[in-house]
Amino acid sequence: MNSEIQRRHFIKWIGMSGLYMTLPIAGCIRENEASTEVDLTSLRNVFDVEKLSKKEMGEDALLYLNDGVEDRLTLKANVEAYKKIQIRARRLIDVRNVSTGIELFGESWDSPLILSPVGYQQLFHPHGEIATAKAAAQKKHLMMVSSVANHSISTIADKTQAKLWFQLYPTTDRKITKHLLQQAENSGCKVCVLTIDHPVLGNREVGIPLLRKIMSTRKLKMGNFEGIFPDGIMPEGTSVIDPSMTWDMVGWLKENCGMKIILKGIVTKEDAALAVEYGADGIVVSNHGGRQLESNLGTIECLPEVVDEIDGRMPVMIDGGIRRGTDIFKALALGATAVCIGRPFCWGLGALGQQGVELVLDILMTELKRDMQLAGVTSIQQITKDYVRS
Ligand SMILES: Cc1cc2nc3c(=O)[nH]c(=O)nc-3n(C[C@H](O)[C@H](O)[C@H](O)COP(=O)(O)O)c2cc1C
Ligand SMILES: CCCCC(=O)C(=O)O
Repeated sequence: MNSEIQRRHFIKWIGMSGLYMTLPIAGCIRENEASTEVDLTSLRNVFDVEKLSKKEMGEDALLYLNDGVEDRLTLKANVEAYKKIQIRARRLIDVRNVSTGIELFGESWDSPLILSPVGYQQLFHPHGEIATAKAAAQKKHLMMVSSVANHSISTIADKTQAKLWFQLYPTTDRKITKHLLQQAENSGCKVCVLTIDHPVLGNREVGIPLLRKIMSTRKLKMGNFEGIFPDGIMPEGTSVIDPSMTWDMVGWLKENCGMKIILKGIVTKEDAALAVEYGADGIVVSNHGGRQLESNLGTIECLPEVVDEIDGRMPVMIDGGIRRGTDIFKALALGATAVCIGRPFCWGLGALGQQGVELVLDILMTELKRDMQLAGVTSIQQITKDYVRS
């Protein structure tokens, strides 16, 4: 790998004094979209891409990306739980033609694989969310744009053909929240994904001291806030983390925007029932990739009780720990309508920019399609719980 490129990586993080949140900010310089020295055929799976990202990305960016809380129990559980589930394959089925298409809110998608919202993507590559969105558009995947993206959703919508959903951290000031919602709707976004596992910041023992150390060294813009504050920085006393938020927020969102509302972060049947009661339109079973509460079950272990409770009344998606086509298969078998990935596409972004994100999406979709053929199914709808044993 080009050590010059590596040497010239530098990452700056910034926290805003007076805020509950901390903002990692990019100052990462790299001239090339992709290193010409990389033989793409040597990148056989997402773990190979992860290894490459470790060479290409700055240390601080890697710490932020791969961080979990405390003893990493939730982080590990997300990945390990998939290994406890086995696939029950059927034989002698014509699997020459396989469709990976799904329907979500009346729209058809070529793939059940979605890009989870990930903040501050310029930390991983100078083109940040633009590179990710171009890759998502090229490979026809839906992308969820984080509230704390370095590029605003309107810029991403203008510069790319990607289909976007907007992830909302509501902020403690509802005037700002309304602005964020309007911006997303004006950008053609039809779905708002409210993150509900983040009432306070998780105990990221590695990441937070690092953030504090580099705090207030430099200010760099947060795309979605540029429309409200010229420098993209929220005033002191305002935070994207709102510990006072309750279930009433779903109704408030419905009154204040025309988007469908998905709740990201549900891990129990009790909350699945409340999601229905309060009028949500969908759920993402998620524990924030093991970055919030420690000692959670793996998300795939939470999925069945949520799916049972919802009983087909709304789409149930899942993220956390998906690293293989078989993981996608297992999640679909256990009732997920679609699945989302966070870190894997960021490894691609950090390793090779847009090309790396496309590569990760290709790898996972190729694996999924082959796994479907080997298991004897030709459509996503055929993947039911009869195809797994846990
Ligand atoms: C670096 C990083 C930043 C993230 N930023 C956000 C965010 O801004 N909003 C959000 O709802 N979730 C965020 N998440 C959580 C992801 O959306 C997703 O739930 C998680 O990454 C899934 O787990 P996986 O990384 O194992 O695929 C972030 C995750 C990572 C790794
Ligand atoms: C204040 C939120 C930061 C982005 C995020 O959600 C994460 O790092 O996990």
